[in-house]
Amino acid sequence: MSEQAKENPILEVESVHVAYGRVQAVRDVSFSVPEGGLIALVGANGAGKSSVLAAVSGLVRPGSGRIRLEGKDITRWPAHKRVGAGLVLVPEGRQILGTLTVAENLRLGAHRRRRQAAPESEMYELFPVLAERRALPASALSGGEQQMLAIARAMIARPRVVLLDEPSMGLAPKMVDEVFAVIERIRASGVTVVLVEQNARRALRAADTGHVLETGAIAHSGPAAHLLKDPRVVKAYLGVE
Ligand SMILES: Nc1ncnc2c1ncn2[C@@H]1O[C@H](COP(=O)(O)OP(=O)(O)OP(=O)(O)O)[C@@H](O)[C@H]1O
Repeated sequence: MSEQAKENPILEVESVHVAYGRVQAVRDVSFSVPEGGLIALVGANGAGKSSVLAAVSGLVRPGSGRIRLEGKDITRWPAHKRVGAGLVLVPEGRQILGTLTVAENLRLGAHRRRRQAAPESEMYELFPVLAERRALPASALSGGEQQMLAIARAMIARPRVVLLDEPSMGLAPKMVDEVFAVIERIRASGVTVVLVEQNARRALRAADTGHVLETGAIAHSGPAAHLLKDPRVVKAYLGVE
């Protein structure tokens, strides 16, 4: 990573708090992501990982704190404006439209950022499994294929930053490998990635930097390679292989 990238983070999250009524889901979370970086947010169920992504993507309004994209304060921007600026979420549970075909789902993704959108054919090169199935209803795809479609639907918008919420959830080990291979390719193409995962070991292996969330707050942060060896992190989140 260049020195310049370190000095100019593409995304900054500063002292963000998120509450749902009385439930304080995110407490004073701060981190920054260098352009082209891949950071992992890991932690137990309910630790607040999805809520951080919801705040960053504009699906929930933080109670306090700031979110900046390329130095611009986007804390009060609506979600669609963030998509327009190149900040795209792939939500947990995929949320593809089952009755629409694979191609139609992709077109929906392109529509969200029409001027910058990639041609569909580019997505079929990146995700060959979708090319073969382009005319099928999305509901006919396997779980792993649906996850690929959800990622492709985000990528067709040519995002600058992609937020991935639990992309490997519920997938067979072979599909988990494929999803992580796709994440590596996205990263190699220069797109910045924020990866939320239950599969902490796998996510930290893919990431440069990791943040471990515990009951809404960051408990450990650092280079992913260090976290993978940190006895506190190993004991609580990684276990024996
Ligand atoms: N819409 C909501 N309304 C009320 N409470 C919520 C809502 N969404 C999340 N929470 C609560 O906020 C806390 C953090 O949840 P969040 O989904 O962000 O955690 P997570 O780390 O992503 O967990 P998971 O992996 O289970 O999604 C939890 O206590 C959860 O029950």
